[in-house]
Amino acid sequence: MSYRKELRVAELAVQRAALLTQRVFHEKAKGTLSKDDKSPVTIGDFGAQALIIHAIRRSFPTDEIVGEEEASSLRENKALADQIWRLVNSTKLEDEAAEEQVGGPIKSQREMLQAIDEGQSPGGSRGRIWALDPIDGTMGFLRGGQYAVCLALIVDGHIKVGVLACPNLPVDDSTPLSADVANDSGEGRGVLFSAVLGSGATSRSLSRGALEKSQSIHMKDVPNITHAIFCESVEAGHSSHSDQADIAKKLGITRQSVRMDSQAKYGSIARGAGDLYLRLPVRADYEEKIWDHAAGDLIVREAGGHVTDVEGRRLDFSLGRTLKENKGVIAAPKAVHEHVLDAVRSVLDSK
Ligand SMILES: Nc1ncnc2c1ncn2[C@@H]1O[C@H](COP(=O)(O)O)[C@@H](OP(=O)(O)O)[C@H]1O
Ligand SMILES: [Mg+2]
Ligand SMILES: [Mg+2]
Ligand SMILES: [Mg+2]
Repeated sequence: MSYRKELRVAELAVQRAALLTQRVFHEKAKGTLSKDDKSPVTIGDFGAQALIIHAIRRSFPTDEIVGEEEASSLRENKALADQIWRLVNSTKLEDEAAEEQVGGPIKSQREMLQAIDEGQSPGGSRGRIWALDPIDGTMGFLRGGQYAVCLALIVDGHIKVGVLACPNLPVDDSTPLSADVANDSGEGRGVLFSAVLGSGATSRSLSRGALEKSQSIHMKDVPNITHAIFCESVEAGHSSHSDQADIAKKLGITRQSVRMDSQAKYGSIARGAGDLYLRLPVRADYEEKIWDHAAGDLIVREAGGHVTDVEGRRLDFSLGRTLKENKGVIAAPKAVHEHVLDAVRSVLDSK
């Protein structure tokens, strides 16, 4: 199957949602709430989830959706719901045909809240399931750092399509990886990464209008691992900086890691701006969420990479809303992955 229509709808839906998040990114007040697990959610997360689910529903009404957010807190907070509605109602793609392909406008605030709540699928190993992270790296989004709008289609437990918008990454694939983020104008920034299983991975500029022509992306060869550039989360609570530093040392890597939020890490290594992505668990009981990895996993694999957990197992997206059988993430070019994994094992065994 080519998944041509799925890819098109996903790219346009993510592009439109990214336009909404960019507007919020430049506002001081981002309407932040604290969820039950104490993590933040903003009007940008809610608005982007509404727009993307609306687009999926229009084209693929019987598909299931595993989305990170839900609307219960908004039903008790009219002011915030009004604010999100104003954003959603005024975010459109410039290209009329494209706007039509993502279902046109949402009709009412009620419909918007319903859309947000349609991301409650339990996931699983059967049928067509979209994994949606409307803003990945919300902490980065709030800090003025990297973030990503992420969407993937999983069919019978396997990822077929992955799309990532990274509004604050440089457009140019060859820009050296750095922890620097958006300059004030945002000029030269904004990338849309895509992949379809078996068809490779691409990047293009994240435009406002019709989608630009994309180019193929590939992971870089790493002839000498000691020169590898590795990236990791900014948040120390999301992955173990100290284990990651030990692994880098074991590999003979002397360069400082590049810390960035969100699946921008997967996109960055897929296009060869960086080489490795290490995500060592901090807490043994944390289950990674499928929406935090689905799009990035496929994009890296289609660009010539291998993605596993710390024990070398492929990430298993067929078990529900979380990666319950995996611990952590190790993403690297195929040729060096086993070598990196040996270093991971040796550091974890010595603890
Ligand atoms: N203890 C933990 N371990 C690993 N990931 C965690 C975590 N707590 C939260 N996260 C996830 O880390 C994601 C951000 O990843 P990163 O650190 O690479 O930027 C968050 O996504 P959201 O920002 O979409 O909530 C959240 O789902
Ligand atoms: Mg979150
Ligand atoms: Mg996330
Ligand atoms: Mg999120």
